[in-house]
Amino acid sequence: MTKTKIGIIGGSGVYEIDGLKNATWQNIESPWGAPSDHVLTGVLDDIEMVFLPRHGRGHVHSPSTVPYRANIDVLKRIGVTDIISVSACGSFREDMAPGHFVIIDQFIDRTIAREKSFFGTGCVAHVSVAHPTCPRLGDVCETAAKIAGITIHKGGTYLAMEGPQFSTLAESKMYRENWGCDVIGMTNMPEAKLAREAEICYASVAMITDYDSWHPDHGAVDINQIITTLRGNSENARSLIKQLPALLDHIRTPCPHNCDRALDHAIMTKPESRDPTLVAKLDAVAGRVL
Ligand SMILES: CSC[C@H]1O[C@H](OP(=O)(O)O)[C@H](O)[C@@H]1O
Ligand SMILES: Nc1ncnc2[nH]cnc12
Repeated sequence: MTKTKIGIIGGSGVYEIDGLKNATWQNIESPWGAPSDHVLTGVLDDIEMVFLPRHGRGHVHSPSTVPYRANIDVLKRIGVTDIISVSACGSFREDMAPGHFVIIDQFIDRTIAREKSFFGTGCVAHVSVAHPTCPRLGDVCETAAKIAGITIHKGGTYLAMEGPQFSTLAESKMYRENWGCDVIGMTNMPEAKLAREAEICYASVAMITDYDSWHPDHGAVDINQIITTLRGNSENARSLIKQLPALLDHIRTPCPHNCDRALDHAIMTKPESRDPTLVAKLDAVAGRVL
């Protein structure tokens, strides 16, 4: 019997969550290095919650230097079954306006300077990310957002860029007009891929702060305007989180989309050819199949 334990990864503007019983900041060590920060653990209406600020309290890590592997590893290590990522993003669609939230279901990964896998030389694995987010968890987030009175769009493609600079006008137009992307951000990749490797259900709630640079009436991205919109979005994210416990099963049933069995048949390296040092580091992430 596995208890549901929700991990919240808070993006820009979301550095803590409130209402947790027995709230404690805990230092969890990882063989993948130091995570972004300590994790805030506690109980929200009988559901165990673990919160991790993606950029660290005080916003220390840039999108390229967020320790994505350590973050996912510590969440797995502490028993998180489902991760909800809340992230700021720009919009490529008129009808997805600043202040609206989007439940992401696809990504285009344009990041280039990040470690993207727990696996590698000495233990090679290939998981599917054809459907990189968990529909069951996404449905829960959608319902929670509706109850909280947030304008929510179900389904959207998130362009993950390296940053930290925002896009050029030509890039913004290409992502929107030629690639059919809906929103843009800098952090959900490789986070979603790593969650899949760690067999944790992952849902992404993208909170729109701006229209990137394509919109003729809005001009270039303005960080001051983003920060103002972020404040309201952050309040809404907290309201959404408060609705979650009532919508979740306390005892976890297997994911109907197989997120929690992603490593079945994924590891290619024969047991006798595996690197013991790497295998040891994979104890939390892949212990189920190693
Ligand atoms: C504050 S604007 C740019 C910054 O915000 C987003 O971060 P996160 O995804 O962690 O909310 C975006 O990806 C950029 O890192
Ligand atoms: N326009 C944008 N591009 C990339 N990341 C963002 N985060 C918030 N707005 C963004």
